[in-house]
Amino acid sequence: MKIVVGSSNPAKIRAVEQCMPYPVTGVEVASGVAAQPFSDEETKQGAENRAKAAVTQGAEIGIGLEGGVVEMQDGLYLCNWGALATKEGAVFVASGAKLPLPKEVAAALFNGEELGPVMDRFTKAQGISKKEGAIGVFTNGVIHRDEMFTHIVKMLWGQFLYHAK
Ligand SMILES: O=P(O)(O)OP(=O)(O)OP(=O)(O)OC[C@H]1O[C@@H](n2cnc3c(O)ncnc32)[C@H](O)[C@@H]1O
Ligand SMILES: [Mg+2]
Repeated sequence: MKIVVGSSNPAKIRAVEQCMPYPVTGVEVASGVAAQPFSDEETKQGAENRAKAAVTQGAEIGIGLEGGVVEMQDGLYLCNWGALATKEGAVFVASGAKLPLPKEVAAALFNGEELGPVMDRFTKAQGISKKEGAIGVFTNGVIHRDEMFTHIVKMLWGQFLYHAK
């Protein structure tokens, strides 16, 4: 079984490698949504689009993982979605962790900036989105972006297995 992840982001590819008992490759595909999704709906759509594009790359299973933000009454939250598409056309979805973003970070996003570069500026580091992620920074390293995505991948894989019975 060949599995393709619709991204070249190492944090996403690592998450899938850690959960799937098959070879995993990453291919950059279009998410079909804004670079910075701004709702659960848009973030989920991005994950589905990535999964469907990934499965066309000669794979049995395509996985799409998408990070976004969602506005709640008390501020802006990080949100995460994943999708698994089979070459037969089935699609499974699952959502992951949410966590409030500091006011300064939220303000930059409302100004049209993307979270990745904002996090790099906020932490004076580089490539945060490919490493621990915003979730790693704001949990003091207790949970990193790849581990957070593993929960989503497990929910996708588990649903696939349940429906394959
Ligand atoms: O190459 P791709 O797969 O697009 O990976 P990405 O890091 O851009 O990830 P997303 O498109 O899923 O995320 C949308 C934006 O939010 C950023 N982002 C999402 N979650 C993040 C996190 O935990 N830490 C830092 N940036 C994050 C990300 O860098 C993008 O700017
Ligand atoms: Mg992106």
